Amino acid sequence: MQASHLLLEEPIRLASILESSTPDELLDDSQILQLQFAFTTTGDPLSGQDRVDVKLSVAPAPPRDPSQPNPKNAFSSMTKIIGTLGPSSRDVETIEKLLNAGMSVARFDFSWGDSDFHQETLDNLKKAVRNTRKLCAVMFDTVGPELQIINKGEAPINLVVDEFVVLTPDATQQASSTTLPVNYPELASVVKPKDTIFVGQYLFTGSESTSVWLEVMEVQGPNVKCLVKNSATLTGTLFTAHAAGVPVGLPTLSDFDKEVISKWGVKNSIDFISLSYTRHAEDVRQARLHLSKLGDLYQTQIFAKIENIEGLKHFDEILKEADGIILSRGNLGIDLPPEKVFLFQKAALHKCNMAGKPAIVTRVVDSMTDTPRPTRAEATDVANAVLDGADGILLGAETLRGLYPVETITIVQKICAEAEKVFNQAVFFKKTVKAVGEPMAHLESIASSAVRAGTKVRASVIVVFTSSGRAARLIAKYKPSMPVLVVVIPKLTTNHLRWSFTGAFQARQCLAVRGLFPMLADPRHPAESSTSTNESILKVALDHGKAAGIIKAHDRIVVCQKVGDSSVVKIIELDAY
Ligand SMILES: Nc1ncnc2c1ncn2[C@@H]1O[C@H](COP(=O)(O)OP(=O)(O)OP(=O)(O)O)[C@@H](O)[C@H]1O
Ligand SMILES: CC(=O)C(=O)O
Ligand SMILES: [K+]
Ligand SMILES: [Mg+2]
Repeated sequence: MQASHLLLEEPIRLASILESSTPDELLDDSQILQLQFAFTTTGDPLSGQDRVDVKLSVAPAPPRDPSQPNPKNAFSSMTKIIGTLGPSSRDVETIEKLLNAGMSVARFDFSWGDSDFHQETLDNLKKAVRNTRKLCAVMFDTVGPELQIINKGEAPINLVVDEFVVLTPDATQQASSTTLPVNYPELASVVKPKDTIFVGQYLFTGSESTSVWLEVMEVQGPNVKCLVKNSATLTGTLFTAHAAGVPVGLPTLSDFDKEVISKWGVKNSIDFISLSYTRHAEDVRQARLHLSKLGDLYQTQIFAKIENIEGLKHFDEILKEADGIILSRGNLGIDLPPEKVFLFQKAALHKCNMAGKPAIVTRVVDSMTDTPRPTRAEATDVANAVLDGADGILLGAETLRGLYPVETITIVQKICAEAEKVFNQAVFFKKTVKAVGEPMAHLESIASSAVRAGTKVRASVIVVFTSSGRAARLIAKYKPSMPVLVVVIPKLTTNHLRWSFTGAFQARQCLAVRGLFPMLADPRHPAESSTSTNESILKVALDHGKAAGIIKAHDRIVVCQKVGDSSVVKIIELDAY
């Protein structure tokens, strides 16, 4: 395809101009199609009767300074990085650094902090996105049935090995080295002597001296008397507790969570819910029902967090209902014997991969909370998660309260990129095709063909057009070794109350899927687009790829799009330019 064949100044016909759900912060000239519009309109734009003439012009790619390294940053690892934002990572400058280092999803964990606190952080994130022109999705993490101990006094609590401590549901009691008030009145009725209860600083990092193992000695009415198994000092205002293998009879989506989602979630168009302690498929269905009543949030994706044995037991049914899975190894590591954790990880990632649903792994470089480098074991673990098929890595304490949030993202990103180089795509592709079997659904056959063609012709990128994101996810399922530029074309929808465009959620949701790099076309561009419009858009996408340094002269590009009624895969070869 010659660049000169592309229509840069072609007037295109647009159906309507509407209120748009596209936040400014999505319009990013490094990741979003650069469309500059000059338009005129008359009449009722909703009717679709009146046409708007729009001139599409493409901003030229900035000239590259050869002394500077390739601006490949946005594409330097295919694996996605989710950072939990908090005290160490909430000013604009730090968030800008996190985005530049490769964070593509920001997680807001409501186990800690109130709506105002998180709102301030999110407002800063928006500024940082605007300044860096890097796209970032928002993940809301629920509290769910988490056992919490509030340390109102805030003084550090020393627990000494072989001494006793009582867990009590009496919230009026101060936390101390002999008493810990826990938020679950039924605890005494679900635990029994010899059970293990783990208590740690919020987002505990495992082996630190700030968490403690307790053994249940005796149930005393509503209280649970425990033996302290290791000396530790609990610091902070909030500790989380986990009773190993004990079913907790609290709802997965608490009233508090529902309230926050209805207000904070709606206000901020949350892209993902990270559903803590998902134990049954029904938990996901309930969350979905709640979202369906909340305006735009019917588009919010639900990532089920698997963090205990119950969730693990029902993994297959949960995977069917959820949009993605988070393997919450922090809590799960307490429920499972250590020697079983890797098995769970491999099996769960395999299942997610075969289902074509994103899988996120947590708790990878805990030691980076306090040190600028990971341990060898942690570094190897990150690489192994990539080789096992993870789509993303979720950082907790490291970015939330750690001393090195930026270094953490930088190093994790580098390890992922290195592991991707040796990921055996050919074997993975065959395995996936075999698992799907025949006959294959049409779109899946097109998607896998796109990946196959991309490999065979050594394409530098795959470009896919989509509205729902479905075609992009199907391509990602085959884990192509080249980046996938996802051109999200907004669609006009109505819920009988108002008209709006889809597209913004769908574009941002690609940011949790390995290999996908979304771009959002201007919502004024119609989904029912003509071939010539698509050519123009493709040209913009390719220019973007060139500017980002992932597409060069003479490269081959695979394009997946609809021509007329049929989905097609085409291979284009670029001329010198
Ligand atoms: N606006 C578009 N222009 C050209 N091709 C498109 C467009 N949107 C989707 N496609 C192509 O249509 C096929 C179906 O993809 P996908 O299901 O992701 O799209 P969609 O618009 O969400 O579809 P649907 O409305 O059928 O769910 C894929 O081959 C995809 O590349
Ligand atoms: C992130 C989290 O909740 C866990 O790893 O348990
Ligand atoms: K949480
Ligand atoms: Mg957890």
